[in-house]
Amino acid sequence: MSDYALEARGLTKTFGGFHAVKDVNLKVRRGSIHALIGPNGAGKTTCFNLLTKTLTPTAGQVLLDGQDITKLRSAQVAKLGLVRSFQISATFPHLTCLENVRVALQSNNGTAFQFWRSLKAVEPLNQRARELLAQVGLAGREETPATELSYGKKRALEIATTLALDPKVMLLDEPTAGMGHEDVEPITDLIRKVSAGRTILIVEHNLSVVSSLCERITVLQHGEVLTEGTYAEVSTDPEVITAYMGGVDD
Ligand SMILES: Nc1ncnc2c1ncn2[C@@H]1O[C@H](COP(=O)(O)OP(=O)(O)OP(=O)(O)O)[C@@H](O)[C@H]1O
Repeated sequence: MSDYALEARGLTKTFGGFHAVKDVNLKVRRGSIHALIGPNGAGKTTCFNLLTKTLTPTAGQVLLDGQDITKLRSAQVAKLGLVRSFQISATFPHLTCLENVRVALQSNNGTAFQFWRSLKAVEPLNQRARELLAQVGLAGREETPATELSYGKKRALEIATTLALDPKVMLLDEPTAGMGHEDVEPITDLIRKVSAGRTILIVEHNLSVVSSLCERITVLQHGEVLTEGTYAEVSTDPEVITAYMGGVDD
C-alpha cells in the first residue's frame, strides 16, 4: 500500500492557453492533515477541482491509494473514498438536519431517490444519521431545518453529510471562510476530531487554523508549487512571505 493516500503528478490545467495549474506535484501522506495555501488566484480551487475530477486535467495524473484515477469521473472517485466537502448551498435548506444527512446516506447506498421507501425501511438510516449528527455536535438539532442553523453549525452539518459518504480522503474547501471568530475554534476542533483514521487535504486562508491542524503545507503561487514543508518552515520562507505580501496588492 502506498504511503500516500492522494498524489498529484505533473498536474496541469490550462484555460485558453493560461496556466491556472502548472506541473503540480503533491503527496498527501496517509492519515495526515495537509494544507494547500497560497494567495488569491494561486490555483488552489482549480487544484481541488482537478483532484476530485470536477475538472479534467490538461496533463498529469491523480492517484488515490496509488491507483491512477485520472480518467475516472467525480462520482466514481467519490465511491472510491475521495470526497470533497459539500458546499453549504448544497445542503437542502428546508430539510431538517436529520433529513439532510439521511439523503447523503441514501446517495451513498444508491437509494437517494427512493422517497417512497417506507418509514420502517429508512429507520436504520435515521439511526446512522443521528450518530453522525452527534459526532459533529448537532445532537438535539435533528428536527431543525438546515436554514435555521447558525453559520458554524451549517458547516458542521456539511461535514456530517460528507462523513455520510464514509470518505477515506476528505477535501475541505475553506471550511472557516466567512465564519465569525466564535465559530472558528469549534470547527477546527471538529476537523481534528473527524480526521481520526482519515486523510484530509484542506484549502484554508486562515493561517492560524492551518498552523494548528496541518502537518504539511504546500504553497501555491501562479499555479505552481512554491514550496512545501511544516508550518514553521513555510511561514518563515522569504519567498512565501513575498508571495503573500504580493497577494495583498493583487
Ligand atoms: N474556468 C476558468 N476559466 C478561466 N480562468 C480560470 C478559470 N478558473 C480559474 N481560472 C483562473 O485560474 C487562476 C487560479 O484560480 P483559482 O480559483 O484556482 O485560484 P485560488 O487559489 O483558488 O484563488 P482564491 O483564493 O481567490 O479562491 C485564476 O487566475 C483564475 O482567474
